[in-house]
Amino acid sequence: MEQLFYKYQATGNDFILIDNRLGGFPGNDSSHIANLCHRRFGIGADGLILLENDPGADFRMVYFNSDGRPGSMCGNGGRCITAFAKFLGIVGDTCRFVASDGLHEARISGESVSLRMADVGEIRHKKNYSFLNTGSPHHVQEVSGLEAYDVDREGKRLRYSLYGEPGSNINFVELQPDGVLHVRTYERGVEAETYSCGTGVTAAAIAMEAQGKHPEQPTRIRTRGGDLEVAFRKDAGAYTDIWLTGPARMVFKGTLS
Ligand SMILES: N[C@@H](CCC[C@H](N)C(=O)O)C(=O)O
Repeated sequence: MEQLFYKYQATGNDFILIDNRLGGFPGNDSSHIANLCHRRFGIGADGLILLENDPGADFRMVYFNSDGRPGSMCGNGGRCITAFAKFLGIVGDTCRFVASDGLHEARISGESVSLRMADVGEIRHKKNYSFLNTGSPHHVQEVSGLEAYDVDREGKRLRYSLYGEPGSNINFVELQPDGVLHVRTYERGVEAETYSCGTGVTAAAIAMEAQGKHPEQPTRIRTRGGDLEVAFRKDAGAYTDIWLTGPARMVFKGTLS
């Protein structure tokens, strides 16, 4: 049977989406997934996402990084699958779905999708970086001259030297004079810089607020692939009601051979 696929992007973080409600997609075949995500031999994407049934929500999101292995939460992918679920007619302008880090709510307004992220409790602040989990693990480090910074080289070095095999995503941030937070991310599982990372910009906004460096709400973010916003509440040191907002759209569709 022919398998349809859809290509989506959210601020340049791009994904292959597959409606797997009837099952049949080989999610345990990591080399097949890696081949589909390959930018020369496949469709090309930062990750692959399966939309599946879930008894307690509108649907379930199953996320794989471009290396073919199961990933943790993907914020931009969560916004893409929300738009995909609407395209498939499963939901209207609001939905609830289950991902690897639990239940998420999302809202659609035109091409803009807002996704409620998991609450954040513990943040580890070190001398020149912070580490926190926004559904995926994130290292957040301020640098100057971010535009010209070698994100691939430094990201790869820190990912392995500080975090070993489980690894972490590595975000470099620089506050701009106009109050916008510029963020560039080296993504674990892609093992390269991506154009944008949703859980990463969420981590960056929270880590900067926690250090009193950027209390502006909502936080306006610039990534290589476009602009995002992160809004949250702070209750007794914990971050709740965290919303990530930005564009997400279908780019093309096709059939797997
Ligand atoms: N691009 C994603 C992050 C995906 C998860 C990550 N690569 C991992 O498994 O660590 C996002 O938008 O959050």
